[in-house]
Order: sequence, then C-alpha cells, then structure tokens
Amino acid sequence: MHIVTTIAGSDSGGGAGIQADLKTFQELEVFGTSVITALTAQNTTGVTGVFPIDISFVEKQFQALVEDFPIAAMKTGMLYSSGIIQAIARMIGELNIPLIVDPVMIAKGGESLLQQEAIEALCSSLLPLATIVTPNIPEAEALTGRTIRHFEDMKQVAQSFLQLGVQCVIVKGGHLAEPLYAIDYVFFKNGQSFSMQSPRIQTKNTHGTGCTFSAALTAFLGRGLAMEEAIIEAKKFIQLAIMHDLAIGNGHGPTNHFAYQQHKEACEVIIHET
Ligand SMILES: Nc1ncnc2c1ncn2[C@@H]1O[C@H](COP(=O)(O)OP(=O)(O)O)[C@@H](O)[C@H]1O
Ligand SMILES: Cc1ncc(COP(=O)(O)OP(=O)(O)O)c(N)n1
Repeated sequence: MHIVTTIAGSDSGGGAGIQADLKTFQELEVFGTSVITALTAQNTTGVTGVFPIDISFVEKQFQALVEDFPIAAMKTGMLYSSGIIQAIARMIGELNIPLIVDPVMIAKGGESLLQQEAIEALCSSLLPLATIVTPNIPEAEALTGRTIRHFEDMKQVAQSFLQLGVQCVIVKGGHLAEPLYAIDYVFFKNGQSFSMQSPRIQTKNTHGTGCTFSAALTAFLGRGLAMEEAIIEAKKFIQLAIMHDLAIGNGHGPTNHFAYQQHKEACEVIIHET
C-alpha cells in the first residue's frame, strides 16, 4: 500500500481541498493522510469563512505522519500564510520524496485562500523544493508577474518557473479563453515539453478541478509511475471527473471523483510534443 499526504485546507463543501484530495487518493488506491492548514466554511456558492490552524499544530500533524509512515509522495494546496509555508518548507526539506505544489490562491468565487504577503514565501521557500508545480493561469501570472492571453504565453511563462527552481511545471489552461479545448502545457527542467489537450466540457460544475488534478498526480507518482505517465493519467482523471460532473449544490458543483474508475478506458487526451 502506497501512502501519500496532502497538506491543504479543509473545504466543508467536500469538492475541493483536503476532501477532494482524500477522495481522489481513495479512488486511485493509495492510502491518504493529511495535514490541515486551515478550515474553510464553504459550499458550491462560495467561501464564508477561513480559520487558519496554528503553525505549531500544523507542524505537529506533519511530525505525527513522518514519524510513523513511509510517505511515497506529498502535495500542497491551500497554505494561507507565509508562516505556514515556511514551516512546511522546513519540514519537507528534510525528506527526499516527490512534492507536488498546487499554488492555490483564490477560490472560484473570488475569495482569497493565500494572503498576499505569502506569495514571496511560496516562491522563495517552497517552489525550489517542488518536483512539479501546477499553477492555473491567474496563479502563474501572480507568481511570475507576466500576463497570459494565449497558449504561446503559457509556454513563455513556463520557462520563468524553472528559474524559480522547480523541476517541472504544468501550466493549466482551464482559464484560457479557448472554447473547444482545455489545454495544459508541461515543461521539464531538461527542456522536454509537451501539451495535453482534451475537449472542453461545457459545465459550471468545476469546483475543485485543480485540487483533484494535483491529488491524482500525487497518487500516480506515489504508486511509482514515471512523471510523464503520471501527468497524462492525472489529466484523464480530471477530464472524466468534469465530464461526468455532479450537479450538487446551487453554485459551482464538484467534479465526480468516481468517474475515472468507471470510464477510464473511454478517455482520450491528445499529446503534442513541443
Ligand atoms: N471545462 C473544462 N473542460 C475540460 N477540462 C477542464 C475544464 N476546465 C478545466 N479543465 C482542466 O482541469 C484542470 C484544472 O484546470 P484549471 O481550471 O486551469 O485549474 P484550477 O481548478 O486550479 O483553477 C486542467 O487540466 C484543465 O485543463
Ligand atoms: C480549501 C480549499 N482549497 C482549495 C480550493 C480551490 O480549489 P481549486 O481546485 O483550485 O478549484 P476551484 O474550485 O477554485 O476551481 C478551495 N476552494 N478550497
């Protein structure tokens, strides 16, 4: 049994954060553990409150896990403050395992999940430890100070991430004004790169897509898949989760974490080596 960890915020609505991560881990047959950084009062219509956990208690959760479990891979999601980021970076720096950093900043409804002052700590302390970082377009813009309007801009911005010390960046194109496709760009430190293209699903039920994608990636890496294979399977996981969306709640409903196991043979992702 492969054991993986998510370090993230709790989404009381169950579609994103810790809850999305653990559901994804379970579906992909890895044993999920968690370090909770913040509680959010949240549903499909928005976030009504954020309650950060004391740094000392974040550290206590992390220590409890690493003292007992041989963790195969970790991911980070909502980290909220520079203090939490620095504590997490210090502890992860002592381990030698794949680390997926999903640089969560803003919820779908516009509420902030990362304090503005924490962006610097994310760049200087955590990104240099990342095996893979998975920004969406607004996050990629905030972290690099560059603007993305077209797919070509995603390619340029990906190069800036390598200067921040990451081994691989996946710039996710969910927010791109591209009506037909959801296209992501993958760029490795060794210069290898490819794009992943799948049909864009017309739905408002996309709450937690980024969390679910990065959790699937963590699970596949924890199971020992090579990076490229893990990235492509994670894209299939999120494509199917959006395609078979769940109309739960009155706002942006969650994705369907059950869908990959039910439909994985029926998912095509187009890969272009670039
Ligand atoms: N409507 C959609 N149809 C298909 N795939 C999508 C859609 N929206 C997002 N995706 C995919 O879901 C993943 C997460 O995308 P994105 O929305 O960019 O991130 P986030 O949830 O962090 O804002 C990416 O692989 C992206 O291409
Ligand atoms: C607790 C918590 N963590 C992360 C998010 C944002 O999730 P994400 O997967 O980036 O998806 P969107 O719903 O914003 O597309 C969250 N809302 N809550």
